[in-house]
Amino acid sequence: MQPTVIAPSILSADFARLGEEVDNVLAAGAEWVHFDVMDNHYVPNLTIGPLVCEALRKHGVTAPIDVHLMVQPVDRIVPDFAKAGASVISFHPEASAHVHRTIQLIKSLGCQAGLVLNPATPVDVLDYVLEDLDLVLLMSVNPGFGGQSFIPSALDKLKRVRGMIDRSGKSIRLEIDGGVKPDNIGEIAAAGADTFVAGSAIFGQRDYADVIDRMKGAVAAAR
Ligand SMILES: O=C(CO)[C@@H](O)[C@H](O)COP(=O)(O)O
Ligand SMILES: [Fe+2]
Repeated sequence: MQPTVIAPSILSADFARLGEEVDNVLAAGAEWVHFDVMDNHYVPNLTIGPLVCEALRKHGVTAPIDVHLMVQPVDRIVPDFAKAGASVISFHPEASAHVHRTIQLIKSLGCQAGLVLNPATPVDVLDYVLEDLDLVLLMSVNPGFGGQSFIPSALDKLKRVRGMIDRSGKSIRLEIDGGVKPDNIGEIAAAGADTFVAGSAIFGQRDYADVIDRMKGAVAAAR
């Protein structure tokens, strides 16, 4: 299993002070920045694009930026995010006409590639592409909004995908996104996740270091 990564979702940050918010969560111990891109087409919400990613890099953010694309079509926007400084680019298979091609496109631009499975998306979609991926992202809420409740069936899915990754023998991260909090992150880690997105649980607290410490403590205890 890969070392633990906490990736605060900036969807729940104060956008009027975005650079400062990102600096603060990184100083508080977060390893990555989770960057939710919504297009009001694939999901019923509209957020941020490559310009904001580029602005964070210009602001001085050097941590990995984990771009979660909830857009359809996918391929057209991938080069813009690679140019803007994305580190990992993940997309939903339902939003790409050619999943294998999109993975190769992301990698050809020097980024790591991730595939995102919605709560009702079967794991079989990984069968022929798992070994090409750097990351599998399991959604534990339906995509489109922060602050939703964790869907419990994600735990069984994590265990299944953990088994698939371990059998592949490859260094592939297993990320979970949606409703992750200090009080459920332990069982999520025990089910096999190594990379944890949390938006409202972190940005909803005043003391980012305290909540990130409690999350890391619960993950370490569960591992
Ligand atoms: O991709 C998404 C939602 O579509 C997420 O990254 C959320 O932003 C996570 O927010 P919380 O559930 O942790 O509040
Ligand atoms: Fe996300």
